[in-house]
Amino acid sequence: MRVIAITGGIASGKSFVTNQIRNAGYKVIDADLVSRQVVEPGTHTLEEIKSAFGDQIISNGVLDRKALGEKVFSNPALLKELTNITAPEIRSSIQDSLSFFKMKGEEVVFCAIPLYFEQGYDQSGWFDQVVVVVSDERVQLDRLMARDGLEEWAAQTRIKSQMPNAEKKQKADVVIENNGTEEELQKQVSAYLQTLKEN
Ligand SMILES: CC(C)(COP(=O)(O)OP(=O)(O)OC[C@H]1O[C@@H](n2cnc3c(N)ncnc32)[C@H](O)[C@@H]1O)[C@@H](O)C(=O)NCCC(=O)NCCS
Ligand SMILES: Nc1ncnc2c1ncn2[C@@H]1O[C@H](COP(=O)(O)OP(=O)(O)OP(=O)(O)O)[C@@H](O)[C@H]1O
Repeated sequence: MRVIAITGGIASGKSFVTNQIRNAGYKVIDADLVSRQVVEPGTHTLEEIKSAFGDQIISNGVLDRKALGEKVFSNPALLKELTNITAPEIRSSIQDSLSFFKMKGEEVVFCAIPLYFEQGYDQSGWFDQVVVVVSDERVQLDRLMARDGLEEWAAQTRIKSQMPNAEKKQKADVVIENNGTEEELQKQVSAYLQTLKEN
């Protein structure tokens, strides 16, 4: 089974790319989705988060992601504390999904992991290729502010909590530049999928 990682900075266009790949018929494991599953009500991860961050980040028994995001993205120490709680759970769920798809005989599986490099997935030995989706800093900032309704300083803080795009590009096997229209992005992804079929 070939396992391909898709990563890139916040609001770089990973979701758009992974949706297209899923629509093309490939299996996609989505770490952002997994990060929601591991904190569902009743999980010990949610209990750990509650102990660390207080009751205010729980609303009707459910994690208030907006409130927690506001706390952690403005404080690197708290972000680290949260990541230390969630990362092992996310990692083991991804590993289970990969084993499942391998057992099912899938030939190619994609895995969208925002923190692929930051969390050391590049050292895991699980991946055959890494695709990095990037956009120029201004484009990334504008898209993030528009999508999440953030002020510029808050969007900057989120971007700065991750490895710089330039460094990610250097480590990539395939780079998808997303500075143009959605149509242009779609064409690049189609061209990439074509090369995958041929190799
Ligand atoms: C802080 C939380 C509650 C904010 O939730 P929210 O729904 O607003 O955002 P969402 O989860 O959709 O993430 C949006 C983007 O933020 C960035 N991001 C998320 N977590 C982190 C982190 N720990 N460090 C840096 N960037 C992060 C990623 O680019 C991600 O794609 C949430 O992101 C979270 O629980 N993060 C910790 C889990 C984690 O490490 N996720 C990344 C999986 S590799
Ligand atoms: N080529 C494009 N043209 C216009 N808007 C775009 C383009 N690509 C992405 N966007 C918009 O930019 C925002 C970020 O894109 P998307 O949500 O796909 O990024 P992401 O990398 O999945 O984000 P995150 O890291 O937060 O999960 C979205 O609002 C999306 O609609």
